[in-house]
Amino acid sequence: MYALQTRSVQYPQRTDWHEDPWLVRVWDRCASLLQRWIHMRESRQIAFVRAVALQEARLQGLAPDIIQQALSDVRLRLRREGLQQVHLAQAFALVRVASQLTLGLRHHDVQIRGGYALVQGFLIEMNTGEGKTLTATLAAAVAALSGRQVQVVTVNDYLAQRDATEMRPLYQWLGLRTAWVLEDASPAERRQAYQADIVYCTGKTLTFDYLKDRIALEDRVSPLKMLLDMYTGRWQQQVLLPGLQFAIVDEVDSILIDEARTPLIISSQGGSAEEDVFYSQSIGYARQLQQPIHFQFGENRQQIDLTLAGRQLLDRLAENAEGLWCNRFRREEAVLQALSALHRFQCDIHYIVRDDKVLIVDEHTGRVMPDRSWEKGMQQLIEVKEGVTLTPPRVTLAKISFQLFFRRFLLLSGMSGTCKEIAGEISRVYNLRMVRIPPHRPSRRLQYPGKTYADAEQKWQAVEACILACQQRGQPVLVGTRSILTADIVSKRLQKLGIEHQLLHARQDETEAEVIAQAGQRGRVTIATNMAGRGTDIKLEPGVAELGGLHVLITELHDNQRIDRQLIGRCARQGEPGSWQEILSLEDELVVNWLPGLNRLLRILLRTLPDNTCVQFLARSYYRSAQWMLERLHRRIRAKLLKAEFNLRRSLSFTGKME
Ligand SMILES: Nc1ncnc2c1ncn2[C@@H]1O[C@H](COP(=O)(O)OP(=O)(O)OP(=O)(O)O)[C@@H](O)[C@H]1O
Repeated sequence: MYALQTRSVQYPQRTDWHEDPWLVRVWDRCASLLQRWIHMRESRQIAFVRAVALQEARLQGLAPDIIQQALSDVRLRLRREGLQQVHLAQAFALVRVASQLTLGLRHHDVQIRGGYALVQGFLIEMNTGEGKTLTATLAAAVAALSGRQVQVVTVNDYLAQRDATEMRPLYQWLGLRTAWVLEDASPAERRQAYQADIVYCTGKTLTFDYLKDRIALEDRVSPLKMLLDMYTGRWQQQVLLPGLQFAIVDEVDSILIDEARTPLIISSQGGSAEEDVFYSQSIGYARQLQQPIHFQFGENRQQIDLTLAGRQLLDRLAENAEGLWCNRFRREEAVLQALSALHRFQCDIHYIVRDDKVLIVDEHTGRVMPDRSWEKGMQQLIEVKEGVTLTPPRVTLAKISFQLFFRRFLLLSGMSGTCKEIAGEISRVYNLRMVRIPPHRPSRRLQYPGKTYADAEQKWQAVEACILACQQRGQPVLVGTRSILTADIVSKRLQKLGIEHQLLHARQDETEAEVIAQAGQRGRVTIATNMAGRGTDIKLEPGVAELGGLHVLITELHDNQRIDRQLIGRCARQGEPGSWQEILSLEDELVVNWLPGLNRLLRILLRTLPDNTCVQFLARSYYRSAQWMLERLHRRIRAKLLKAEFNLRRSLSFTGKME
């Protein structure tokens, strides 16, 4: 069907770095549309499901050794003849049988359809809670049986380890080796894990390991040099990944879109001690500037500008200074960056301080990223601000964005519950076409009427009332917040009211599994950041479904609608009952600085006519417009980054370098 280079090539991956000419792009689009029409038509999918069911029926009642023989046969044929339709159906049937025997879960027909799309390099949209983890096993196992090394990419380490551990018995039964790679694994552990047939890891881990390989290989990418390295043992000692053959990306919108805004950088220690003094001075000067006299924020607090008075004060402050401070451009740039460190980056929102270290909190997953730091001196500036020990400055060795990295896979597929709005961008950037997979059972998710309040205090009172009502009914409730800071605020308020609750955020990450395990129990209140947003599977205690299942309470909207929808997706999974509701205020982080005049007007209206449907509609639309503007801004940043990377690659190819 399509040719994949496999282990005979030392480091299989796509070899071109460049942006395709527009004619090629149009051709690729037409080809992928045609491919989707041929392979992914409803009738074709249904025919495939029938073929799998037929093969499965043939396996029923057979002795274990005969099933094992069938497995060996299909493995051989897949290796020899590739992923042919006829072999696929038999292989899928074997994986289904293996799953039932080992996990007690039989793939639903819709999951067979999902797996069929994945193994052919499509992006599938399956509702949250429909069982994408199990769906991925079909494509991963079949590709691995055919000799490809597969990487299943998840959004965080917790999910990588959880999914690999839970699915391992199924793969083991099929004779496939499974492993997972965590962020803090040693190079030897990583190298060993990547040798497995199916590896679970995060996008960041995989991309960083690829960058490390590029640094290790330097110019030794020609087949001859690679072969030489293999015989001399240099290859085995240095290279981590087996190449980029087939990746299945879970939560594709988070990894390929949201996280694609920031390039991943490998750096080494560099810079000098004088830089520490420079950072302290920058923060010192920045602390003397006042808003709005000396500096002002741009739209959405994304940018800071000095006013004339600010520039003049800075000139006076730096009058007797030396070195870089004598250069006006440099000093203004340094102070602007220090102002960002002071006012844009906030403790318990963007980072936490733990053990004399500033640790970044991932805005998409709500998790701490222990080995990451901001670039261009921002890390040191924030460390000066927080009064912790300064980490030595670093210099960039290699850098790549997800957009460029994931295009390098020979075969790529993905899945998510929330990707229809970004399907166009994914198709443009990664040439991945979306296929919608229907739910196994109709959804029983209820939406309760939401409400927007003029100020935060009113909102929190309404949130408390809602939590109390749920608790009295015995219904578990998951309260979604945007940051650790807000989660702590809610927690303190509940403590005052004597409401027992659990916290799930980056400061409590060691109790994550325990908190999730209890979140579906009768009367349980869980306050969470984005950490509960993706992949989290909250199982309901017996009897809770009769009380209405889990209730998700959204107390603030995020930078994009998809993150909110993911949080909503924690309830009413697999056809169970569940409900959700939004309680917002116009003092929320997303809108507080958005069109300030309109914000003030709407707040007056909300105070005078809080229950008026029209006013509520206007407030909700205003909130959505802020979200929409941010989504647009982020889309532009991604497009700019990809363009810049293509240009960089083009100029490097002239000088003969790789990164
Ligand atoms: N075929 C099946 N039979 C029975 N239960 C299943 C089946 N497939 C999945 N499940 C169960 O459904 C629940 C949800 O699965 P999973 O977490 O993989 O969903 P998901 O689609 O990845 O959700 P999200 O989009 O939130 O990550 C799990 O408890 C899983 O065991």
